Amino acid sequence: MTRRLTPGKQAATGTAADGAAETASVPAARTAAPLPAAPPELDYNGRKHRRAMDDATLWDMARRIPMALGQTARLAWSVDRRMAITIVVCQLLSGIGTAVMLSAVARALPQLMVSDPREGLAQAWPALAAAVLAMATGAAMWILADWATRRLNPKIASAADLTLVDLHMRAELAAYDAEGFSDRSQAAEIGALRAVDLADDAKTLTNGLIQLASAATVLTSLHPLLLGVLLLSVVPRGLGGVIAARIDYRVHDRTISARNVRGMMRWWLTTADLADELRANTMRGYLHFWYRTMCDRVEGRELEAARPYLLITLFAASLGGLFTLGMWASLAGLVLAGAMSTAIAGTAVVASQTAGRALNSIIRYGTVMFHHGLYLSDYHEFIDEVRSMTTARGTTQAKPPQRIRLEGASYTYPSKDTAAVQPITLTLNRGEVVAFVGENGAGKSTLIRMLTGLTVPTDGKVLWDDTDLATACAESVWRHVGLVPQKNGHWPLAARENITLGQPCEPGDERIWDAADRVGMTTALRELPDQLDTLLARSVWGGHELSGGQWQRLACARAMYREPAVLVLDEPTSEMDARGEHQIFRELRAMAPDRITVVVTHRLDNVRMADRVIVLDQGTVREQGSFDELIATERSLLGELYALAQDR
Ligand SMILES: Nc1ncnc2c1ncn2[C@@H]1O[C@H](COP(=O)(O)OP(=O)(O)OP(=O)(O)O)[C@@H](O)[C@H]1O
Repeated sequence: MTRRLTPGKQAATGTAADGAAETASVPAARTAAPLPAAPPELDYNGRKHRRAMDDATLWDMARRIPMALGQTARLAWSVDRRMAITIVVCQLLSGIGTAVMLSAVARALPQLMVSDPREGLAQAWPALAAAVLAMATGAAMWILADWATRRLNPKIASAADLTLVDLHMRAELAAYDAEGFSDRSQAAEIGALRAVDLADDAKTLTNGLIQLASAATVLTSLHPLLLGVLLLSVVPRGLGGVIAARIDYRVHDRTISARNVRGMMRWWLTTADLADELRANTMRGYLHFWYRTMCDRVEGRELEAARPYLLITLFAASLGGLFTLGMWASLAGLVLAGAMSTAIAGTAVVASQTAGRALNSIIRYGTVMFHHGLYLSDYHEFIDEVRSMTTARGTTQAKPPQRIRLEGASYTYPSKDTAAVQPITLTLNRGEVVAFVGENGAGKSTLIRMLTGLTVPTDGKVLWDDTDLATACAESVWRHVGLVPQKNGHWPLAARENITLGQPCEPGDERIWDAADRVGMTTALRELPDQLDTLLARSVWGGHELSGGQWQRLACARAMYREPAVLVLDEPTSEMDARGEHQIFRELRAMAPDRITVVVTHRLDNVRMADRVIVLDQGTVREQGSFDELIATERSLLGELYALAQDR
């Protein structure tokens, strides 16, 4: 099981760590003071191919290089065919350039080795000119391929990133609840980040392969034995590179959960949103300790891998060096035995130098591509997984409903055994304001998600008139919804966009000011430096910040601006002052005739304005009726909760 941190532990240990951090300027985790318990180990177990990785042979792993090259080629082809073709053509021409150059050198050397250098030069100059021309062509092709790669790389990176972000936004909400989702998402993100260098590394690797093939062809034509010896020097270094990459990936694999949770925590520790709470409640000490522990954990695992990494690289390099020595010895032996002329041996030296350089880049970039291949497979697996979980439910276009009906609808979260909402049968009618009431965890938000088609019931049906939401096009359903969720977005956009977000552009600002007026934000927005154009993002230069209640008013304005057929507000006024709250509920009543309005609130006085109150208890409808009826009913849950609210 993936273990999660328990907030209780943090709170309990906060004081000790605070002391440690406050009394010394050195980081808490490195003092001798008693330290709180370390955060639990997190295990990245959401991976499907982890076992496959562990069982993979070196051959399986080496196969990933062509796979990664194939994936890169497909990506490149999909973003810019012209540049992809340019790179391939340049690579081939550069390889041909090398072969021509080596053959020309092979032709020129025996001619140069005559006793009269003038005569030698006179004979060899056409071959030498061909060699120079071939080298220049190869270099020009390399530069052209480089230019094409620079154009391709950012496009590949953006395409990979866009795909990932878009799929997240289109995934069924249940996908987020799947075990290990955020770990897999993080691994895929690393894959997408690697896409920045993909084409460049693939180009260098293929160039190395083409150069090696050219050199090997020339070497074989000189003497077949030379090719065998050359290949022997390739194998150990290649294998060493693959094993070293595997070690690296294992470290990545073992630290991914710690890095993931550390990344999340980093946001919490550095965001201005939580800066007050963190300081005033003296949380810094423990949180510093926690963060330091996670850093140490990641660092420790990376350091553990350093020794085997060094050993394997040293071993492979020594073996490769020995074989290269063997090649020089074979050349010397062939010349001494009279089986090869000194001129041919000289050409072999030039060819082997070219092959050696090509080999180095193959090993270096083969390892890099192998690495990319591992991360890319994380990326592609995640993409496939989320693609199968996007909200593609059906093609029926939902219309603004006169009636929403739940027929035995229930919902069980993927990670839970018991249903958050038990089978419920219920009808909501247009023109009605319905309030959902109940204690924490009673299932109100879960029910709202089903009513609005955000989730499909795990059992039973939700019908908008005669349309079953399970088979309706989700976007067509949401077009008629206006939702103010418990946690709403403080979008780092202009004030105007914070109201119109999700709606098509319209000329003029009248409706925007109208929505602002409904929630009592006109004055506040008019006082902003650029009114509706003011950027609402404190962290950005020139940005402006709103108060908590003002953000909530803006979220209500956003939902009202949509003039939806189904208006749903989950604790819409929890941060508002009495005036704001009064205004919102008055507006809801005024807007009610044209829509189905659902309000969730713990402030029971607000419930009076509803036509019907539905009281939920442990996922079931415990009672429903008007506020006055339910309050008057003996031993009603609403009556009990209301009495508690009054008892101060
Ligand atoms: N994403 C989730 N994964 C698993 N369980 C969840 C998830 N969201 C909610 N639950 C569980 O479902 C139950 C109902 O939660 P829900 O959020 O619907 O309650 P609620 O009535 O809206 O509570 P509150 O008044 O606190 O907002 C709770 O037991 C909660 O722990």
